[in-house]
Amino acid sequence: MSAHISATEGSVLPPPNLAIELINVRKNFGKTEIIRGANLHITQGQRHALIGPNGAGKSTLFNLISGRFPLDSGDILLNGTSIAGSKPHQINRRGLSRSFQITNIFHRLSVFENVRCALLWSLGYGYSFWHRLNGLKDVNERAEKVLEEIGLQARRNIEAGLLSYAEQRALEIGITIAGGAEVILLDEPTAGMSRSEAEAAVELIRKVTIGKTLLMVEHDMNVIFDLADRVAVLVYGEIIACDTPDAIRSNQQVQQAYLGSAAQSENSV
Ligand SMILES: Nc1ncnc2c1ncn2[C@@H]1O[C@H](COP(=O)(O)OP(=O)(O)OP(=O)(O)O)[C@@H](O)[C@H]1O
Repeated sequence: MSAHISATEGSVLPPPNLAIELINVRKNFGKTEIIRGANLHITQGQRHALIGPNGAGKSTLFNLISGRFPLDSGDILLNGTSIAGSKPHQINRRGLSRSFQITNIFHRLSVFENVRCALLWSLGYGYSFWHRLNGLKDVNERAEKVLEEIGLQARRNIEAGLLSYAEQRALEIGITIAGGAEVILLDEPTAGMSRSEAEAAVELIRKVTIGKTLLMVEHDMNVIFDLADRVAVLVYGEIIACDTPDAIRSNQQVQQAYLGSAAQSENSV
């Protein structure tokens, strides 16, 4: 990456430390191009929202970054090193963790066991091994700390399937952060929530991502303005803009891209 010239003539700033770099990323499903040369730079420690019309390719991009889908071409760097071709667990162990649009918890396990299971997976232990690890003190302590962070300590012993929807989403965030990843991907963390639930979720996400890098797919402008330092706009598989929330809201090209999206609600983009 090249150094860039600052506004003060003559002084050269060092390049920012990038947590995630997408370089001309392409992905086809069959003959259909879904991601069409996406480029994106996410600075370490920033919170980014990824927005775009339905079907723009947001989940696909998450699947590419987290290693669930292989790239067709281009490159993805995590903290400066290519992760193209790496498996999801390898990428996780290099410090990137993601949540899913559909909740990804084990409904029959207790809330505590869900967090502990995620923690052990991120440490490289299989589920069967985890059964024999009830006494693993550090892991249990870390799991308790995560429960405290997500406000579910009082619910630790109940089956996760019995939690309310908002609590399940909080547990999913706990599962995502359990391993201590520095780069967090959240897919629509406030989808389906009431306004007050979404506000609580924003506070939780803010708290658990302090000092970390966050990339989240989000539609709710209230959430985006509350939480995001930058907003990246994906339209037909290309990032057409990446800027502050204010700049994105007044960006003509972004506005045009959303015209005709009649299904979008008043508070959504
Ligand atoms: N595994 C797959 N096989 C074939 N096509 C797929 C696959 N996954 C996604 N697609 C297609 O890729 C396109 C982009 O889908 P994707 O889910 O990434 O969009 P999105 O921006 O996340 O949409 P939404 O906001 O509705 O969740 C869609 O046309 C979808 O049908």
